[in-house]
Amino acid sequence: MKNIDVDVAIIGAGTAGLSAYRSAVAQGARTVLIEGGPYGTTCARVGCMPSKLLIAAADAAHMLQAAPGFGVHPGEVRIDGRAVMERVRRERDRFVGFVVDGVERIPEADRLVGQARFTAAHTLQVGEHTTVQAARVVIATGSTPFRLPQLADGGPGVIVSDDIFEMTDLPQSMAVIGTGVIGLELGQAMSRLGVRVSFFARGGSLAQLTDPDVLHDATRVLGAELDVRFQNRIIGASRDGDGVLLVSHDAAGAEHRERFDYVLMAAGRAPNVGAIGIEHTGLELDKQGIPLFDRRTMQCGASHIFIAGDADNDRPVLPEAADQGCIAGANAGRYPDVRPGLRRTALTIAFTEPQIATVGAGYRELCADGRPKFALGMVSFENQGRSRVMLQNHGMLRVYGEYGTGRFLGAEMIGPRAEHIGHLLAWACQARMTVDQMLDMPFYHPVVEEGVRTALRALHAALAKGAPDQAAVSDAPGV
Ligand SMILES: Cc1cc2nc3c(=O)[nH]c(=O)nc-3n(C[C@H](O)[C@H](O)[C@H](O)COP(=O)(O)OP(=O)(O)OC[C@H]3O[C@@H](n4cnc5c(N)ncnc54)[C@H](O)[C@@H]3O)c2cc1C
Ligand SMILES: NC(=O)c1ccc[n+]([C@@H]2O[C@H](COP(=O)([O-])OP(=O)(O)OC[C@H]3O[C@@H](n4cnc5c(N)ncnc54)[C@H](O)[C@@H]3O)[C@@H](O)[C@H]2O)c1
Repeated sequence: MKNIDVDVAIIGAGTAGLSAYRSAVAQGARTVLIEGGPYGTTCARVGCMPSKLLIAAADAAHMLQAAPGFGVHPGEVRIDGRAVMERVRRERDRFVGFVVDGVERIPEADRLVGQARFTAAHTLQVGEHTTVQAARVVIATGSTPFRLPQLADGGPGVIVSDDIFEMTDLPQSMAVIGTGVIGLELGQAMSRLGVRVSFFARGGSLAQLTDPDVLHDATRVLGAELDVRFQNRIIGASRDGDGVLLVSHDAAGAEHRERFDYVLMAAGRAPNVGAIGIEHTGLELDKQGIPLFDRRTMQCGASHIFIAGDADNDRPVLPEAADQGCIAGANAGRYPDVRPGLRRTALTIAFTEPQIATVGAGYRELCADGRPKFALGMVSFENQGRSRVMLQNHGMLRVYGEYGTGRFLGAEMIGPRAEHIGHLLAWACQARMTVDQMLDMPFYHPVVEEGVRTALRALHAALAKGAPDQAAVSDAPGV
């Protein structure tokens, strides 16, 4: 058994861990980065990048299918599933290659391979080969998909998102369990590529939406294209040849038995904190077993342990993993001089079509007990000029503002260009702009952003009334 002594040990070489490593080293700390799985990060190997590659292929297919709406007839659309998946894997491997090159530039003495677990608050056991004595530790272990116990007997056709990107061809059919971001992004892409896809939702939620009006519109818009079954219960699964026989109960309690080539479990992800010997750290844990931590410093209690990325379950998206890793690594490096780092305005984007975005404080958060009432403005994209020009006139945006100060608080939307509108609104939110200040900004013509202006004008009017009117505000189309 090898023994090493370091200032900082980082568990996990994903986005958060790599960012923490760079920040700890910049503080002059002798740092070791421990990885138990393949290098390359979840984002590049099985997350953001391969999923967007699949979606890009689906977008191409959809554009051809939508072309006749403009009077353009591209002829028969043929989707070569092998070629689609080959490009997804080839480009994915390229992205992973860049990450692995970066890891290989880290001095070998700073890298350890093996599963790490705490055996004491300052001691980590790595595999069966090394003991690390660490003055400080950063937990950056990521997350793993939930596996539904009801599907345990379904055989190899029951898969998680990681498995999609190893497929060499498109399947004929797929059931998607869960209508969160992963289920919707991957399921819609498969559907647009000609796969028969059915979504099974246990409740009525879609992606990250909490605003009931936007959720209602999203249900209508996505429901018009996709087979989404809400209020369903998954009862069990069994192997059926190469596929899976899925048993479910619908909203009325009736039993359904259907065969699919694959059943994709997209029912959420759990932070990887269960098998790292967290009980030996003495840290106070929440109900999910995640250490309590300060989200400005990423410090767990007043301890020498820091946490970052999906492992802490606070905004499990890539930009947050990078930011949190940076804060955790810098603080671990200069401990006990622990400082608050930059936490940005919350922003999420689901790359469905139409896209779904949330910015700043969401509707549910603003409705929480004890919060002051807020004003609302909205726009529907159904008649919004540029959206209609592009045949992308679906969805709606709701924006929220603070009475008294007139400050812009946040937004939720499904609609065209949501990835860009989300950024625009998030920047305004982080700059603490008022709705008046936002309306003073330039808006070109004809652009989807004119729809944003319509919603902001409605919000401005609601704020001017000064009354706690929470009803949706309708407004004229932004032509
Ligand atoms: C299908 C999919 C699509 C996504 N799309 C997007 C998107 O479009 N945009 C976006 O912002 N986010 C997206 N995400 C989320 C994003 O990928 C994650 O938030 C981000 O990758 C988390 O980074 P991380 O460093 O916390 O975890 P990871 O990159 O998973 O790193 C954790 C590392 O820790 C290692 N590890 C775990 N336990 C141990 C141990 N005991 N010892 C040693 N090593 C260990 C793991 O092997 C892993 O390498 C997506 C996720 C998925 C699954
Ligand atoms: N574009 C992006 O930024 C992006 C893309 C993919 C993933 N992600 C990240 O990955 C995280 C995980 O994504 P996810 O979609 O797995 O989780 P999620 O929490 O977004 O959604 C899980 C869904 O599964 C449903 N569900 C849970 N248990 C169920 C059951 N027993 N039966 C049926 N449905 C059930 C939930 O109601 C919910 O709709 C997201 O929170 C997000 O942060 C981000």
